[in-house]
Amino acid sequence: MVGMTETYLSRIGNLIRDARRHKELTQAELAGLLGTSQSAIARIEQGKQNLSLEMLARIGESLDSEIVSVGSAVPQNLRITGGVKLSGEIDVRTSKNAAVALLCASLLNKGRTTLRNLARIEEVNRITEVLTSLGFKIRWLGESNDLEIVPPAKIDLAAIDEAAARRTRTIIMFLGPLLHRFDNFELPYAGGCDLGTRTVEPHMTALRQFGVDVTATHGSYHATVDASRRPTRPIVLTERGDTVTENVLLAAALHPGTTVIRNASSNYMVQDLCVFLRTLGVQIEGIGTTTLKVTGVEEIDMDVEYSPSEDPIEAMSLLAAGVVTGSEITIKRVPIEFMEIELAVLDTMGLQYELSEEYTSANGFTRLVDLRTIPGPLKAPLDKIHPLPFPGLNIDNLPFFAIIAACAEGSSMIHDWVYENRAIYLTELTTLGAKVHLMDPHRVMVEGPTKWRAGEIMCPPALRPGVVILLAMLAAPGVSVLRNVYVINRGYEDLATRLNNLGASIQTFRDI
Ligand SMILES: CC(=O)N[C@H]1[C@@H](OP(=O)(O)OP(=O)(O)OC[C@H]2O[C@@H](n3ccc(=O)[nH]c3=O)[C@H](O)[C@@H]2O)O[C@H](CO)[C@@H](O)[C@@H]1O
Ligand SMILES: C=C(OP(=O)(O)O)C(=O)O
Repeated sequence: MVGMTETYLSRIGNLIRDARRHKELTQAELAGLLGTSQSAIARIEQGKQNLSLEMLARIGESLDSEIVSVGSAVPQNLRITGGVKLSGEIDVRTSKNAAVALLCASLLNKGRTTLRNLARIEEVNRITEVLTSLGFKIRWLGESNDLEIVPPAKIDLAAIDEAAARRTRTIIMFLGPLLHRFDNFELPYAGGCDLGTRTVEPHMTALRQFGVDVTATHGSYHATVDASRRPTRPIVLTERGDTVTENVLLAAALHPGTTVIRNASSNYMVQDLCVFLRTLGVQIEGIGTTTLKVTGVEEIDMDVEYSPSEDPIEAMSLLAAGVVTGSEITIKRVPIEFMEIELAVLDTMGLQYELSEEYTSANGFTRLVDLRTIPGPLKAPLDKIHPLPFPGLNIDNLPFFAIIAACAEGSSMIHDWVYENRAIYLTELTTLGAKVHLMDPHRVMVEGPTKWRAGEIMCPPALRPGVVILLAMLAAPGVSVLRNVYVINRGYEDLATRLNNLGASIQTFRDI
């Protein structure tokens, strides 16, 4: 190993020396740019100095040369010193799931779309990459979290960044907007978290009424569109899914007639999308219900801004962080409508908390509160905990109940009927001392309370289970390591730093 590191360091040293000479800088001049000494540069170039990735990145910047690429190919890991109480306040960021819907909705607009206060997360990066490859001009406005999207005169689908597209499931929501632009097109298969098979059939069935026929071969969807076919009767969704509802909304937005969607999801991201579409001039009745009546427009060409609402799943994650570490923290900007059932279940488990008065999110629509956690003993609920489409306990919040159940006295049954694979990942918590028994692929029995212990775990390829493990590591005294956390970064902005601001001790590092 020592030998390998030496070779590696001297190879990097040579690269730095060559790049420096190419820029016609002396060692002293480069040292000046980096605020270090000439002798340090000499050691680096000889491969005799250990280098942090941050230093490498700074050297690369000074020399206008990426010495080593530290893109997503190099996994990011977290080292967590746990068993520390958290304190203070944290804001819930805006939601990943509204962000992806709004990014897809920007495909409808020929004008400029500015999305305010978007979470800077990998999922947003992937869709931004895809849109950029299609010809969109996209930029973050300065240091802010505001994203400006300017469409091209003509979308170049042949140039699509397939690698980025395949890393997200969201690509499926391009079908709704694109069916108005093309008679015939291809999209790469939807990817995303590995939660087992996730059907796209409901999307295909619903969009058929808009004249779309899709065949799937060789990793691509091939869509043909018969523009003379438009909905003549209500579109009844076969399941109350969030993205399928959004896909139909996106299709209906550019259909000048009226589309009725039945068994629509009324979940938070759908509500956000509806409010946004309204600002684009689309009429929508029934927001927050399971019947949406949409009257679209021929064309959308306006400069528009929108601020999506706060993420209820992040709110739940932060609440779980407070519970598992036995801490008093204040979680600000909690979208309360989408946490009520979760809190009602937690009430039965004996959770104590305080809620502030309500106030309104920047979208002018969603109701927010601040929530203060109050540490205390918890007990297992008498009934199983299971999710339902909204209004029900949110499907993505379910994994957080596993870790809260692990802190409670008694046995809790967690039933994840939705995903084929997700409950299985919860058994990773046993490495950290939890008693999690897999009854079948969908049900785990959790016995608490847990005496957490530190451990080293490869992050499961699924967002929420990944975060659940991270939170357990916060509770476990000692040093834990969570490897390859791309999936967490897919949905949470800078979670480590933000938890550190509450007193956690999480270091980010990479293996190279
Ligand atoms: C970008 C985005 O918004 N993603 C969310 C969205 O994904 P999305 O809308 O893509 O969810 P899926 O279509 O994959 O649905 C999730 C699973 O639930 C099943 N199902 C869903 C509804 C229903 O009434 N009956 C039923 O059986 C589906 O068959 C599937 O197995 O919804 C999921 C379920 O809330 C969330 O986990 C995702 O975070
Ligand atoms: C499953 C999730 O998201 P996605 O639909 O983006 O895979 C999630 O947010 O937990």
